[in-house]
Amino acid sequence: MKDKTIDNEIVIDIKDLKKSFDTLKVLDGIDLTLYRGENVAVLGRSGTGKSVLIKIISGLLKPDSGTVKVLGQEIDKLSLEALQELRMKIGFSFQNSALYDSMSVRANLEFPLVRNKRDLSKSEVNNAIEEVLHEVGLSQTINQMPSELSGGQRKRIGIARTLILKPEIMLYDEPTSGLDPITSIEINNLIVKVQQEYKTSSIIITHDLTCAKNTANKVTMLQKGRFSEIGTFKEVFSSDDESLRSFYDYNFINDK
Ligand SMILES: Nc1ncnc2c1ncn2[C@@H]1O[C@H](COP(=O)(O)OP(=O)(O)OP(=O)(O)O)[C@@H](O)[C@H]1O
Repeated sequence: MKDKTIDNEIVIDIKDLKKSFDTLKVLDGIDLTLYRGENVAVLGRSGTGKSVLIKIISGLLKPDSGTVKVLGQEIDKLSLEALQELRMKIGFSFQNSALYDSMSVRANLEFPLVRNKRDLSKSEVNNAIEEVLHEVGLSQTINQMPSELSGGQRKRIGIARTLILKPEIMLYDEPTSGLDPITSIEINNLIVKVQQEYKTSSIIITHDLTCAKNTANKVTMLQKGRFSEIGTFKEVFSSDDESLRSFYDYNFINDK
């Protein structure tokens, strides 16, 4: 999460984004600018619309109004083909890791590569698998099945499977949910390592303040369809805003 990795090229640009489901206003005027090399954490309580935001950024849901540009392209104006091409540049880390349980770790990593980059030789595929496994510190698991891995290891393999396509943007949906504090720290460290070594820009959706504090250059909180101020962890949580304060206090962080 070093600021010196950030440059001034905008990779995600969201302006006045609104999205409702029937009478439920979920996003009610969201603005966000994500720069290349930057990590932004979006905090928020359950049901505030964090997943809806990720789905709109990745083109799975259409906004009602506003603009969402990803790598310079307005996402809801793209043809299916162009959207698929753009999605190749975005890595998703899902809450449940989304590994194929019937495939070994090697096969899980090979699958996206072979499907998306058909011209790679066998040795290039093997090298790519070994490289990402090494990056996530799990080289020894190559022949194991997902069911033999811990929750934290599954999460890391999920991240490795995304990294193998060398994404420019990473979208992390609750990267530490369901993990113990020590394993959560390992995942937070991996998110920062990915940012530094792969020069990714990331949006990290979380309700874990420690995760936001340790992985993100900037944080914001989604509440009632809008973002609070976007700033450093310290700036945002020094605010007098009552709901920010209570979210902070509830998370029992004492070393602001
Ligand atoms: N496709 C949909 N149709 C109707 N309502 C939806 C749809 N998707 C999300 N919602 C509603 O939008 C609101 C926000 O949902 P969302 O999944 O984005 O919350 P979240 O902040 O990600 O919550 P959590 O932290 O629990 O995952 C919820 O009230 C949800 O029921």
